[in-house]
Amino acid sequence: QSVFYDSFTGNTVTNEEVKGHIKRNSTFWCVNEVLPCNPLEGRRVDGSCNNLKYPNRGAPHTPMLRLLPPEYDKDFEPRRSKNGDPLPLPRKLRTSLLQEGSVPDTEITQLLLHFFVFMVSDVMSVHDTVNYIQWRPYCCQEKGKTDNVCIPITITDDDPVHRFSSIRCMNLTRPESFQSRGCLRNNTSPERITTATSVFDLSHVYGNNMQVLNAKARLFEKGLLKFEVSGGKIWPPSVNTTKHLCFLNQLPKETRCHDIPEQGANSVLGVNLYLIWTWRLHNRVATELSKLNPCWDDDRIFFQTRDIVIAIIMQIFYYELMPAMMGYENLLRDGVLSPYKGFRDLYDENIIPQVSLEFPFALRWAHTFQEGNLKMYNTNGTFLKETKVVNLTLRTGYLDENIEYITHGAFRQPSAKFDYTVDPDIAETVLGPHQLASDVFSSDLTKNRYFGFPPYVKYRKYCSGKSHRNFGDLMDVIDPERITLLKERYKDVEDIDLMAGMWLEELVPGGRCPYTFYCLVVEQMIRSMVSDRHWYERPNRPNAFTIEQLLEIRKSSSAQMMCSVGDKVTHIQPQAFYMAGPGNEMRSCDEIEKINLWAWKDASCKPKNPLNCFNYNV
Ligand code: HEM
Repeated sequence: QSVFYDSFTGNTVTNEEVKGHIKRNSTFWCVNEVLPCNPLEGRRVDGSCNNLKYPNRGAPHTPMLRLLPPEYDKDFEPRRSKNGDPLPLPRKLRTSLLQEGSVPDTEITQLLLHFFVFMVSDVMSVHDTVNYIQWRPYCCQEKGKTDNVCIPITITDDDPVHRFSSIRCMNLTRPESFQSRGCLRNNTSPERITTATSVFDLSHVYGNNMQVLNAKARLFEKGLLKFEVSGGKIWPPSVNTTKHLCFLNQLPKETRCHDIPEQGANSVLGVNLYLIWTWRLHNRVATELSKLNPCWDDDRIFFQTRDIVIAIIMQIFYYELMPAMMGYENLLRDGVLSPYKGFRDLYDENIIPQVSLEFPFALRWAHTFQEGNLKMYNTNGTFLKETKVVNLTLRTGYLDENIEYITHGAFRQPSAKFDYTVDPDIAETVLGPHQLASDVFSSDLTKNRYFGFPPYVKYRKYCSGKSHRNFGDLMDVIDPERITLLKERYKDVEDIDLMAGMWLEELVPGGRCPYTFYCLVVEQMIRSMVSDRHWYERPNRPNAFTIEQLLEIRKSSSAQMMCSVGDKVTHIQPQAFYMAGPGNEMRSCDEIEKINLWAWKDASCKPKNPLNCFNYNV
C-alpha cells in the first residue's frame, strides 16, 4: 500500500488532499507516492526510501537546501543595492567584468568539461531552459511584458557587441518553483523545483521512475538496456518523429533523437556523449555479468549492473575529475576523498539527501572555461574539422556521422584557459540558432538574483568566517585590478552578486577553481556522500560490494571508459582529463588498467569461460 507525501514538507498527505491535487492538476509536482520502505532493498530508481526516517527525501520534486537564507526585495523580486537602487544590469556587469577571447588551456582536455556537465544533469532538470526556448520564446516581445514568468535581459545601446546590432533584449524566464507549480502559496519565498532525484544515481540515464525506466529503457533480457545498432555503433533507442527535443536536427539527414527515460540528455553535447557512453557501459557490464553468472535472471543482472555503473561514474567524478578541478591534496585534507582504497562509511541518517541551491549554481562558473570551437580528429589523431559547440545543443542527429571524430577530439583538444576570459560563442550565442542572441553568463547572473542569493560577501563569511566590510577586505581572494573592476560597477561591497565575485576570484592553491566555488562544491560533495545510504564506498549498505569488488571499482578511469565504450578508441593517455604529454603519454588501451568483473562471480553459477578470469574485463 503506497503512502502519499507532500513533496515539499515531506509530511504524509491524506487521500482527500491527494484528490485536491488531482483536481488542480498538481499531483505530479506536489505529491510523492512511495511504496513502504524495505531497509534491505537496494537503491530505488525514484530516489525514495534512501533515508528510512524521511522516505520521500531524495525523490524528485523535493526541496533544495539553502546554505544561506534568501534575500529578496518586496514581492520576491531581486534584492536591491544597499542604497535602494536596483543592482547594476547583468549584461553590463558581464561585459565589463569578463572579457571575450579564445585562449586554450595547456593542461585540461575538453573531455573533462563533457563529463562535468554530464554530472550536473544527474541532479538538475532542463525545464528552466526549455521554458524560454520552447514554451515562452516571447519574453522580448509585447506578450512578454504581461507574463510575470518572463525576466528578459536588457541590452543597452552602448553594449560592446550589440551597439552594432538592433538587439536590445535576450529571452529568459524565472526558475520554476514549488510556488509556480502550485505546491506552495505565491506569497511564500520561491523555492526551486527540479525533476531529478537529489542524489548522484545516474537518474538522467535510468530515469526518475521505475515505470518509465521499464517502458523506455529495459530490454528485459540479460539485464540489458534497449539499444540500436547503426553505422556499426551501439546507440540508445531513438524516436522516429520530428516532434521531439532535438529541434536543431538538420532534417532530412539528421534524424537521431534519443527516446530514453529522461529527454534532457539530448541537450548539451557533453551530456549527450556521456549518456551514449554510459548506456553502452551498462550493456557491456551486463553482457559480461550474464556470461559470468548464467544462472542470474534479468532483474538481478540489471540492478547489479546499474549499481556497478553508478559506482564507476562516481569513482571517476570524485577521484579523477574533482581532484583536477579542486586539487587532490585539498580534497584529502577536507575529507572528500579517502587516502585508502578500502571501504569508508560516513553515512549519517540525520543528514537528508538534498542538493544545495548553491551547488549547481556554483558549477555554472565552469562556463568560463568552456571552449566554443569543437575540434574533431580521426582515429589516427589527425585534425579533421571544427564546428561551433553551441550549434550542437538539442541536436543529437549530428552525432550519427560525427561521434567518432568528436570522441577523438575530446581527449585531444584543450579546454579554454582558466583566465577571466570567456569564449565569444558561449558569451553571445550560447543557444546557437535557438535564440537571436544569448549570453549564458548574463543568464547566470540574472538567475543569481531570482534564486534570492544573499550578497557575495555573506558567502565569503560562510566559507572563511571572515567579514568583508569594504572592497579592500576582498584582497585575500581577489587581486587589486579586479577589485577595481568591481568597485567601478557596484557601489557597496555588500552589493556584489555571488556569481560576479566567483568570476573574479583567484584560483585556490593546488586547484583550478575559485575559493567560493571550492567551498560550495566541497559542501555538496560531502553532503552527497554522508546522506546517501547507498553510497558505493559503504560496506554497510544493502547489497554492498565486497572488498574485492570495491578494489575493482577503484580501477575506474575516464581513459578506461573511453577504451571500453568510446568510438574506436585504441590509444589514449591514462589521465584523459589531462592533455597527453610527458608522464601522460598516449598508449595502447591494452596498457590501461581495466575492471575485472570476476570479483562478481557467483560460486553457485557455472561461468561460460571458467578457466580464464580475464575474459570478464570491462
Ligand atoms: C557546450 C557547452 C555548454 C553550453 C552550450 C551550456 C549552456 C547552458 C545553458 C543555456 C544553461 C541555462 C542557463 C539558464 O537559463 O539559466 C546552462 C546552465 C548550466 N550549465 Fe551549462 N553549458 C555548457 C557547458 C557546461 C559545462 C561544461 C558545465 C559544467 C559544470 C555546465 C554547467 C551548467 C550548470 C550547473 C547550469 C545550471 C543548471 C540549472 O541550474 O538548471 N555547463 N548551460
